[in-house]
Amino acid sequence: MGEVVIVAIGGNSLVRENGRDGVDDQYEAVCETVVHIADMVEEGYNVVVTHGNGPQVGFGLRRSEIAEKYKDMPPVPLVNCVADTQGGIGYQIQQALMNEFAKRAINKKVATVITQVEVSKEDPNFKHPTKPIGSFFTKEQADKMIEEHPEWTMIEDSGRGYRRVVPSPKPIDIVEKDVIKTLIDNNYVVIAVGGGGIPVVKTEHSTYEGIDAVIDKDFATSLLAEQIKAGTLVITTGVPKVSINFGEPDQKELDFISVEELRKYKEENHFPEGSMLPKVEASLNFLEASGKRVIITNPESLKDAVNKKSGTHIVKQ
Ligand SMILES: Nc1ncnc2c1ncn2[C@@H]1O[C@H](COP(=O)(O)OP(=O)(O)O)[C@@H](O)[C@H]1O
Ligand SMILES: NC(=O)OP(=O)(O)O
Repeated sequence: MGEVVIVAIGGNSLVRENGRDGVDDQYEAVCETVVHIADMVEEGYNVVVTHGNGPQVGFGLRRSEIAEKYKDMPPVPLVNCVADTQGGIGYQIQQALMNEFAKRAINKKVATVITQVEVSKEDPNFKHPTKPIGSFFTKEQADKMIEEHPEWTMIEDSGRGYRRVVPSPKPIDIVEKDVIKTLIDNNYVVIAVGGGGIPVVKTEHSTYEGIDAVIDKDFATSLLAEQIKAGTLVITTGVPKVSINFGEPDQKELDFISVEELRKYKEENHFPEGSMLPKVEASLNFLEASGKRVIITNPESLKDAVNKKSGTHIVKQ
């Protein structure tokens, strides 16, 4: 069996029109992304797919809030909005991959696993929201939104505009890890931990219950990679490479870098919270645990990146 490679698809990379995209537009973006995943499968990699949901879970929560405002419908809790995005995006990736495999006569089955991810109720991140969700707003729009919704917290997101943020506890355990491993061992391309996984806490009776939050999919993906012993973690996002001095005149893209160098750049604050920082921290966690290499790139560079011709590669010395 080929090397197990986990590929994380960024939620923003599936949205182009800042909240104006329809379901069909997202499916189109999914179809473009799966072409590159199928290329990797054709090359013999044993691929596991995870995905984000930052924009989508924000759209879902907003729909629920607007419906509630007009007293039409009871609200959908955030944890259920996460579950909805996991099913909705998972369905699109699953169908697009199956169709792409059929077109190329690739002998692989596909399954999406509804994945719960355990977090701690005591996680300090519940008191300090950092996970950007939903649309991007201008400063004027953001000020107006805060006036209308004083309970919201909004932040500036990497020079792209203002976004609402929600709590993002750190993942402790992937509840369905054994099911995921069994499917991988049985020739399935598995789609798992969608949207970072559905956040759950363990009760004193050892049962699980959902909790309102959005787990960062990069942290959940790196934990899954560790738990199923994947060698390579690939994080796809909106840029082909990670940069230092991002957005500045002296911006510099990184090609091959060591764990030590990446840690140094992180300490020098080159990576903003809520966008590039979680990817960098998730990469460091994975490499410091069991991982061999991490690649950060955009979906269209996937095939070149795994063949070391593109992307940012973080390697152990
Ligand atoms: N140092 C950096 N290097 C590259 N991109 C950066 C950096 N800092 C911020 N970014 C921005 O962060 C984005 C990735 O974060 P985000 O869009 O939130 O992730 P996701 O693709 O998982 O949804 C990139 O597309 C880029 O616009
Ligand atoms: N849940 C999550 O991390 O989503 P994004 O990758 O879309 O930010």
